[in-house]
Amino acid sequence: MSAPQVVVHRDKELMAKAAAARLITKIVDAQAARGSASVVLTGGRNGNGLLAAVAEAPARDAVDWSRLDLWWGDERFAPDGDPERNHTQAREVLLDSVPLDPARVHPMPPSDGPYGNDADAAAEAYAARLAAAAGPEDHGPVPSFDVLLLGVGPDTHVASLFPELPAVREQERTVVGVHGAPKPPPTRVSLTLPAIRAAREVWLLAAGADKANAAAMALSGAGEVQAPAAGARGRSRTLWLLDEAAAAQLPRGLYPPASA
Ligand SMILES: O=C1O[C@H](COP(=O)(O)O)[C@@H](O)[C@H](O)[C@H]1O
Repeated sequence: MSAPQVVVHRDKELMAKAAAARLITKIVDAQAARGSASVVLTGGRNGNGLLAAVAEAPARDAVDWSRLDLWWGDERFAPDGDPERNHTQAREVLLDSVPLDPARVHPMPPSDGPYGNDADAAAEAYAARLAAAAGPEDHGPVPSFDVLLLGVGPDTHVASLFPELPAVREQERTVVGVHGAPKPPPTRVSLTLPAIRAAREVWLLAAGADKANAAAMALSGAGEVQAPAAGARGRSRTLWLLDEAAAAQLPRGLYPPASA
């Protein structure tokens, strides 16, 4: 697992644009090297800000959208099309405006889908879908995603792994149902830390003063049960993308002070 690297941008708008440029380049490079790319999307303000910046970037046309696999790191367990769903929000800001191959878009099941209102069954089905997509070159029952995006919550949650809840302690399963989440809605589906760590690169996004304490805690040696963001690491790279407000409480020396 890789050690975290920190990049700080002036504000959240610049952070979103720079992360979008980074993501486009990463997808284009992966497609050139292996023919296709895979990205795990996140919800939340920063995740949607990044997708909106991709939508506005002229370089988005350099991506072959038909050779991109999209997965989700977590989902709010709600009916298909519900405005709270991360899938619905991603469609609105980017996905409906690019020529994706629908067979390569893998949203987590909704609460009115084939598994009904059973978030645990939905999680099991998503784990099976991931396992079916993993090849012999992968390191277990999850594909080696090129980039896995994670918004960091003010309480240090990532995906739907909240501090101290059973999901963050899960070591065997790759996807779990989450019950009693402190942030609404209480029922969710989430990748677990072992699944997140299958990614080549994990990028954590945090902008705004309300994320400053979370970033400082996760980057200062907190345990992953108390601070789930601390346990989110990529095999090759773990990148924290922050704005100055979110970086305000980081220990000195954690990143070069003069980043753009
Ligand atoms: O509920 C969720 O929250 C996190 C962080 O959201 P933010 O609005 O504080 O940036 C998000 O990354 C996660 O996917 C989502 O379901």
